[in-house]
Amino acid sequence: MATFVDRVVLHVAAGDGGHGCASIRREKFKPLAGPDGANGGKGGDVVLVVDPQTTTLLGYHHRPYRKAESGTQGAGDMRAGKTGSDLVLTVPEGTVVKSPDGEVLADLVGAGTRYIAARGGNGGLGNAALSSPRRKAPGFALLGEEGESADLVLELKSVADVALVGFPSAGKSSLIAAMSAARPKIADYPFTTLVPNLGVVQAGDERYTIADVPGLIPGASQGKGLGLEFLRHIERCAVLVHVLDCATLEPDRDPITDLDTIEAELAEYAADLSGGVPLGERPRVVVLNKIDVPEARELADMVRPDLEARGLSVFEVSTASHEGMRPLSFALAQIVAKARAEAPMAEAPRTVLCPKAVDDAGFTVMRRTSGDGVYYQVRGSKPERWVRQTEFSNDEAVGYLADRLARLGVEDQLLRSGAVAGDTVVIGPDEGGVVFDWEPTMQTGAEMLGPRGTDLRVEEGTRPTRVDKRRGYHDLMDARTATREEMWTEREAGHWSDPDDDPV
Ligand SMILES: Nc1nc2c(ncn2[C@@H]2O[C@H](COP(=O)(O)OP(=O)(O)OP(=O)(O)O)[C@@H](O)[C@H]2O)c(=O)[nH]1
Ligand SMILES: [Mg+2]
Repeated sequence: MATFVDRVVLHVAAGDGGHGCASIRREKFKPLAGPDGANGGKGGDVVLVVDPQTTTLLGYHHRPYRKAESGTQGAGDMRAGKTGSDLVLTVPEGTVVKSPDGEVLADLVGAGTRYIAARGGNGGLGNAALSSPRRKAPGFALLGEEGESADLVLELKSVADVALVGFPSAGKSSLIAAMSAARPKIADYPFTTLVPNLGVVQAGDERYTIADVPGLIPGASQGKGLGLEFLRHIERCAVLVHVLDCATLEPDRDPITDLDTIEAELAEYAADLSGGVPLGERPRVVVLNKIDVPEARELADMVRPDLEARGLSVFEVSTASHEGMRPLSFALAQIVAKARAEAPMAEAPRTVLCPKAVDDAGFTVMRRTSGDGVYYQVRGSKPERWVRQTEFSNDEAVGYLADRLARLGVEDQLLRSGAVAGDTVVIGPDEGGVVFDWEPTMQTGAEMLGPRGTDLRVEEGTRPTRVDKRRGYHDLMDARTATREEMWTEREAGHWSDPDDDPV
């Protein structure tokens, strides 16, 4: 039996950015020739792409965790990290992407439509990129950012050409089995079919897909039975086929009443739909099934004129004896071909981008209270990103972060909110944020010390020459002599006490 998975939960993670590199170029006679640490590579994105060759989500059912390649670290000698390649996941036409809360993120129709499900992290800057005239040789680099990750629910609204609808046990699955190579479960109890079955029918030169949905009962559009959950599969079909059971033994059912009941349910359901050809206007075909049973054949012959009077094409078939199957499959092929010809030209592939909150500039500082007392929480995409880029074991990198935060105004805002040195500051969400004991850099006068990351050794001319060294030596000697002379004068003046003297 062909397995057909129409709903999967997919966990995607984009690649992480590679870390930047802190390195100093070495040349002969010039061992400290400036920063040459390159940037890390960007992590790969996870992209969903509609591929006509893909027909099921089964692959994601079996392997629901997917991760794109990470960027590699930058290296010295300006060798940039390698960019991680994107992970392209093919999905069938008609895949709807939802968040776990049921919010529709994208509805993927049309071959080549792309959806960026998770963005790769940016690579960290190397110390070469961080250097500037004010900061000639930073002794640190930025860390690569983590790639985004997301839990997605993928649902397939089959884009079958033909959809079969009917009461439970009308013989829908039997019809698919008789027309195609699909082997769905068939049994004489209602609701045998729990998920839609899909079959491919070859009729002459024409090839089309056919899907059934679990049986519909009165109230299906309100969620009775299994109907509602699966009605989405018929939203996109070109042709609706009513499978009517002519051999049912239930007293209050006959083909015409069944047809009206199902139509009423479809009309109810269709009221909630938007877009596409309205369900009510799509071509319909009526199949009177089980005519191998003599009473059923009689009944079928009886109702046929009524149905035809409504303008419906009627086919009498038996999925058991295969009587009437060929005319049905060719007639459906014809209707499908006509619908395809009328369908609007396939649109050029569209790129659906991952919707993103655009609030890059701002940040907020909140005074919060928890069990242990008061703390200050800083939220904002920039400060949070900067924190993620910081290697906390490197003091210079931490200092650079402090400078960046001060420049953005976070420091001022903290002061204004009443924070004092030693208070707890959390940058980021309550869970996963980075906790600091706040030391205002403004008060320690860090800005007076000159631009951070200036490695004096690299400054041209600051390395002592031989003359400098000699002068230094003389200075030192002079100083020692001076001290010694001073000591002697003091001792003679009696200020300098002898250790042997008893202090009383
Ligand atoms: N005699 C006869 N029985 C049939 C025919 N087609 C289907 N059946 C029987 O009808 C019963 C129901 O068939 P299914 O194909 O499972 O019906 P269904 O519409 O898919 O039912 P659900 O999946 O429960 O909605 C089975 O016992 C079949 O053997 C037919 O042409 N003649
Ligand atoms: Mg069935």
